[in-house]
Amino acid sequence: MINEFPQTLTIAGSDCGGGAGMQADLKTMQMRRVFGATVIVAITAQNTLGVQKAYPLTTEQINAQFASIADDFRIRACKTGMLADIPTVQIVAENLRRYDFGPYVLDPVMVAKGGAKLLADDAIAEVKRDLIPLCTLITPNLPETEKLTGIKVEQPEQMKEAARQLQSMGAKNVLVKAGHFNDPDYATDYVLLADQRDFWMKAKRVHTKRTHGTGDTISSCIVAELAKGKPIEEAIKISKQFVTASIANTIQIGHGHGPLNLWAFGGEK
Ligand SMILES: Nc1ncnc2c1ncn2[C@@H]1O[C@H](COP(=O)(O)OP(=O)(O)OP(=O)(O)O)[C@@H](O)[C@H]1O
Ligand SMILES: Cc1ncc(CO)c(N)n1
Repeated sequence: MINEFPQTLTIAGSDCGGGAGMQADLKTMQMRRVFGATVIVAITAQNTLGVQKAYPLTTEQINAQFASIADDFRIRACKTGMLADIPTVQIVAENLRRYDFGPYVLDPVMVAKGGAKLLADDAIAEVKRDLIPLCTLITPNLPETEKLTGIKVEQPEQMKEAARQLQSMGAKNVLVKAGHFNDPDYATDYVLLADQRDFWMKAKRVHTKRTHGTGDTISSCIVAELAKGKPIEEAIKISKQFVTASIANTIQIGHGHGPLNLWAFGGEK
């Protein structure tokens, strides 16, 4: 039957270096055996050393891509990544309200590993108002958590407090990622589900600077699992294992924050 195969959509920026952004999303989706489509909202000239240039696309260019996807595919789960600026956040929110793309994972990307801004500061309020109430799951890292909630996260207890606040802002489920936490031994993420159950996901911290695209990878893996019909708790747990294996089994590409080894965890038939 047409459109029976699980299809996913990433609405994100392009990383020509292939390690983050929509490229990391597509590669992860491919590994998890779902079909990946893209709405590109910005093009970056980027490598493992940093972001050299960023060019947002126009509202018209973004709208045209959404219409093409909606006219032909049956998207079962989607995500947003880099959203650049206020007009982009607004047009993406409008399209997410217009079309049903299934569960929506909001990765509130703000700053690249090298320090480049991928979201204008004045667009953060827009993300809070327009996108958080639409999302099934939000997946902020610690600096993003602090910007969205105003809570300074120095202790695990503050990750919980921030997650509760993100829920009160409209996010149904919350995954607070701990890549930036100052624990030298473990990377321990916190999950608060819509039904108020919560849990920690602990993995050995890998001492490497080859962590370009970790956030994109975990969120797109969750999207893939949701598209296949996995319950959200299971989707999040598998994705933590997927990203941990991808970080732990380094591949030597580029001179800086190198990309992950997305083959490491393996796919699924
Ligand atoms: N050095 C590490 N060792 C093990 N796990 C890590 C490491 N760094 C990050 N992680 C894990 O990777 C996932 C992504 O978290 P992180 O906080 O790095 O996201 P991010 O900052 O949004 O990433 P990016 O901006 O590069 O896409 C989380 O599950 C986190 O615990
Ligand atoms: C385009 C793009 N999206 C997201 C990130 C964050 O990993 C990045 N570095 N580049």
